Amino acid sequence: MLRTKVLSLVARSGPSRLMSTATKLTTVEVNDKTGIATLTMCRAPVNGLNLELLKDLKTSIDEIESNKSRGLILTSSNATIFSAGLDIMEMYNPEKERIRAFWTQLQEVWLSLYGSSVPTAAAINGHSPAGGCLLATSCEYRVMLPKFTIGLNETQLGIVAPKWFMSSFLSVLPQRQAERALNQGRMFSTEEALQIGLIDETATSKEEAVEKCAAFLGTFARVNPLARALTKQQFRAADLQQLENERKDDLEKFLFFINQPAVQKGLGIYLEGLKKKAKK
Ligand SMILES: CCCCC/C=C\CCCC/C=C/C(=O)SCCNC(=O)CCNC(=O)[C@H](O)C(C)(C)COP(=O)(O)OP(=O)(O)OC[C@H]1O[C@@H](n2cnc3c(N)ncnc32)[C@H](O)[C@@H]1OP(=O)(O)O
Repeated sequence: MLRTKVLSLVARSGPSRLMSTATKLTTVEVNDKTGIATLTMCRAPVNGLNLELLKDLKTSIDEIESNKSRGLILTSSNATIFSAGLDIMEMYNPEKERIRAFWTQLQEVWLSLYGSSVPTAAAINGHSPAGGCLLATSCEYRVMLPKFTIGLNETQLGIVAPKWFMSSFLSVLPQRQAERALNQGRMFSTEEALQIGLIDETATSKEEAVEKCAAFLGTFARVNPLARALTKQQFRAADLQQLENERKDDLEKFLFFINQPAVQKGLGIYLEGLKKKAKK
């Protein structure tokens, strides 16, 4: 795939610049006035995190990081889904080399987003299960639209959220609530998520959610950027270092677990249920 790390200006609309690295599954728009970059996931139909979307996310996060943007807002081009989480097709009857690349890329995205020196916020404009929730909780602030759901539902699929998924979740929720929610595979409605503190605010439209995220990011305008970045880094360093130290082990554990016949069977049943529901 043709990909360049050099930022290229491909369009202008109002005070924003649309930047692209010739990727198709994400766009990055930088507001000239605020310096805040909006990173939008746009993989139809549900922003399932497959290898290609993960690669584009990583490239876009790196762009925003190296472009010294004032902040990063993560959102979706889909009107009802932020991200359906990991693309289950990547894990069901997987191809040997591709699934290794897939998991490695997911690790990369998490390390870049959770460890970003740029302040981050998620405008959650739709459902956000599992991997979608991972992305949202890797950001520092969350604004969500009503009537959607968010949570780590892995146990409902017969799979297990790895330690670093828990780290992001635990950076937002107290241990007791995080543990219970994960064990139950609980999905929270927007209202429940607000009550428990899994999200910070609600908004009635995507535009309002993005504005509220921008207002949060604006609170850092008068804070020394290096002091802020180093402070954030200190809070997150142990979690990041743990995955860095265990990356190979984490990959092997994932491969072992996902290739278990019982896990494959469970994923097959879950996928079938999703497809049946979609046809109704
Ligand atoms: C101790 C050792 C640990 C080792 C690690 C072990 C295991 C690894 C764990 C990895 C962690 C996993 C994280 C994940 O993210 S797993 C994915 C979880 N995601 C879900 O459960 C979401 C499932 N989807 C939904 O609930 C809904 O689709 C929705 C997102 C709420 C959207 O609903 P709606 O708008 O009604 O859309 P449809 O349901 O009709 O879906 C449209 C089509 O998209 C397909 N789809 C949906 N989600 C996924 C997905 N995640 N992956 C692949 N495909 C998906 C759906 O089947 C429809 O397809 P069709 O049009 O072809 O029928």
